[in-house]
Amino acid sequence: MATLNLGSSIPVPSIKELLSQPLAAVPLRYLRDVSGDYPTAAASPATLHFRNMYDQLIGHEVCDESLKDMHKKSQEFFELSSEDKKRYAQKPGSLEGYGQAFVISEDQKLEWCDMIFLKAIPVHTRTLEFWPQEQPQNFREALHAYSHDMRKTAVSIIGFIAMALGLDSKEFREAFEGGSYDVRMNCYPPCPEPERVIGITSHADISGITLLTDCGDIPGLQVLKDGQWVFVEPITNAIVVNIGIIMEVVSNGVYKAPYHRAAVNRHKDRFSIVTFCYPTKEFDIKPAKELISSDSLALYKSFTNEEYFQSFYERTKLSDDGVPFIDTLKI
Ligand SMILES: O=C(O)CCC(=O)C(=O)O
Ligand SMILES: [Fe+2]
Repeated sequence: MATLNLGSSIPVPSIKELLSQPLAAVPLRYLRDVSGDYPTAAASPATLHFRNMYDQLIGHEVCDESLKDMHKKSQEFFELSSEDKKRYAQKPGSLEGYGQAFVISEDQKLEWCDMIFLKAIPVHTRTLEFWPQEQPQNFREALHAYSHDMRKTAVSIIGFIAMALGLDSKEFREAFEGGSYDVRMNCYPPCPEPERVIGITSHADISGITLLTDCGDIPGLQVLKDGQWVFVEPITNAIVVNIGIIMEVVSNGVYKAPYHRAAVNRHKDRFSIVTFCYPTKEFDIKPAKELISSDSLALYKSFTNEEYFQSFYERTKLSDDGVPFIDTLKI
């Protein structure tokens, strides 16, 4: 796939930096009407069909130690000094590294979240200059192991999803076995006015599926269910499985990519680790042919892998029309 020009994410202060000074009030750039934080058209309660797309997986094959190790390393990273973290700051033209995603204008509202985003699999796509080294000790080893654990989990879930849809499970497993895995570690520091800011604004993931682990027991993740934001209560060592837009398209809408967001709290840091799981670049993003017939027409357009991502990034850079990305994929 050709390299996409993602433009630059404009550097903004980290939340931890903001909080290192006494904060008289939350700066205006973070304040918003959180109750109105819905995507427009697609999320009207009438058109939402929540089908348990945000399930928590327990009894998975990933050992608790591996999860705990990565949680610890991620937390230690955010606890480094600003100077140390900035060694891994995002650079123009890349979304990888430490910072905030998709800050494209000086007046854009900001999220109450510090994050580091890293491509982890395939191994040759890693940009090691953004991978913390020395401190936290063994961060790279932990992320290597964690991302492979997430791939194993994703492949097995995708196999079950394909089976449930009556599709070729082997083909799907192979597509995700050879696919890409991007990891985003989030830190949501406490906020004096949590009800007036948002950790991550409402969105549906563009992945095939997303696997999220909470590094503690502090609720923050919310999913839109019947027009209401509902907290997904963390369960120790569970993996939250979220359907992404790719699987919504491939399943021709049988599975829906749910809108979700992250709320913040007044008292404690919350940490989460999110793995976005994608199929191989050869995998087209289109309703599976087995699901299409004269009685069941395709509801989504067909894209090559490259067209799909191009269209997402173009919209992110250029468009502020409030139309959710998924709606632009529908026929
Ligand atoms: O941290 C969370 O609870 C949500 C994160 C998320 O949705 C994302 O990074 O895409
Ligand atoms: Fe997400």
